[in-house]
Amino acid sequence: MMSLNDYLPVITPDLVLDQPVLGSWQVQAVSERLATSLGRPVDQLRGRKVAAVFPDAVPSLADLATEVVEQGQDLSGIRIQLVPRQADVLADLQVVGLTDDHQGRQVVVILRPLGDVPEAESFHRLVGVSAVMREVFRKVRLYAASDATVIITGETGAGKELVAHALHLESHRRNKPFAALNCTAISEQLLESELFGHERGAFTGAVRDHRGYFERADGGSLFLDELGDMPMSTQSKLLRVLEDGQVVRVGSEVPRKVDVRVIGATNVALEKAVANKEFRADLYHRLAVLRIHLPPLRERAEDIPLLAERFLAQFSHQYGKPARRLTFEAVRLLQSYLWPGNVRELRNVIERVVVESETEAIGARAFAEWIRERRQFAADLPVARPAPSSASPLPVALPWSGWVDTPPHASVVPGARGQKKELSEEVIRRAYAAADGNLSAAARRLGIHRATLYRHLQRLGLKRGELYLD
Ligand SMILES: Nc1ncnc2c1ncn2[C@@H]1O[C@H](COP(=O)(O)OP(=O)(O)OP(=O)(O)O)[C@@H](O)[C@H]1O
Repeated sequence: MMSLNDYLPVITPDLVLDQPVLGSWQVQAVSERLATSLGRPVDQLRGRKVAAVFPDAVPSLADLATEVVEQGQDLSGIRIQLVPRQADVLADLQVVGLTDDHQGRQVVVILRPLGDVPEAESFHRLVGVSAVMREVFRKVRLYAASDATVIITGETGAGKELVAHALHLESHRRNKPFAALNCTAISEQLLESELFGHERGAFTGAVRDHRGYFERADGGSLFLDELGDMPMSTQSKLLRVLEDGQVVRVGSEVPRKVDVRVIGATNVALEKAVANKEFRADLYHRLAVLRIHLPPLRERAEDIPLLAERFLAQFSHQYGKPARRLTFEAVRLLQSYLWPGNVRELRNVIERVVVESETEAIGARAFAEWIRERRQFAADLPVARPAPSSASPLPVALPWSGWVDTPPHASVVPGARGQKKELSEEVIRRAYAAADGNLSAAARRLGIHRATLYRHLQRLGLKRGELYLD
């Protein structure tokens, strides 16, 4: 049997603030957690004016609540000091709607510690807090100790080159060169001369001796991108270099010793290429000693807020603009999009909105346009699920899910009050998979209570054991 607690919201907001018509903001509800940290019983705080409870808050909580209501836009990640001499915290404020008498306004506040930056936030230049990215970081550390070749798989723009670079920086080769060569879109002859070098006169146009990437990366690491596109004959030569540790420049017969760790990347399944006889099986076995798979961005929505923050800061700085921030809804929209171009696409869209932005807060609308354009551009691209500002709130992982889960009111976005979510089977399956089969965690990801998730399962005729995606 379920206990009463099972029916309570997944997490209570720290504060619910009320503003009666023409009145000042008051504390309608406060979490135990906040009351304890203030050293005051909940009863002493409830019903009191915000300005009296937090007289020294900087910026003023009442001002922030007014701003949220007047702008009609949520605020997220506002750095605030609630009590003098206490550490700053980050506040997310959301408009809930009208007070019970339908006259005043209500806002919820969720607080999270500033130091709540998960350990694995940044690894060299890689940002990621999701379990899958932590696993990538773990493998990079593990594999960095060896000299064996590594294959990094993942869709375009997922960050394969950054991972390769991180591998290099973690290894004993870090003070030696890191060279990167894309094996696509250059002719076989050029590719071979880039890889192995050539001697003067080796072919028309070879007017001087040329050191290839293997020689240039000597002592360091060589990253070969789009390995699957390498012509078969070049593959044979690459295999020989890997086996002998020697390169022979095109047009020469003199072998030169090289000490290079090769890191390959592919966005096509090499196994398939081997089966189709487009990739040499012996090279495949030689290369794929160690493998790191980078999942697409849509499978790690928890990383999106951090990545977005990183790119916002970077481009605001680059374009000499004051710091920009995303509204809560914008972040949710970004988390709902399927990102066919992965992190690269996210980076590009953030650059564009920073350039176009005239206000400090960037809202969901700025991104909606991008997503619409992409759909027009390629009809078969994955499309965004409906934006949170539209009728149905987004059933996707919420930002900052590492610490604060969705508040019970998160589904109550302006204009959507009282509307019920009808989660699709796919969304539920995704959440279940992302939560590693833990139903409570899946419910939290979806921003609903576990009991509600059970209801959805019943509605869809799904059993727990059938939830994993094929
Ligand atoms: N986890 C991450 N943290 C920060 N930036 C990232 C991350 N992943 C990717 N990027 C950025 O996204 C862009 C694309 O990354 P990268 O070039 O490494 O992808 P890729 O998988 O090698 O792409 P391709 O297959 O098209 O060569 C780069 O600007 C990179 O800095």
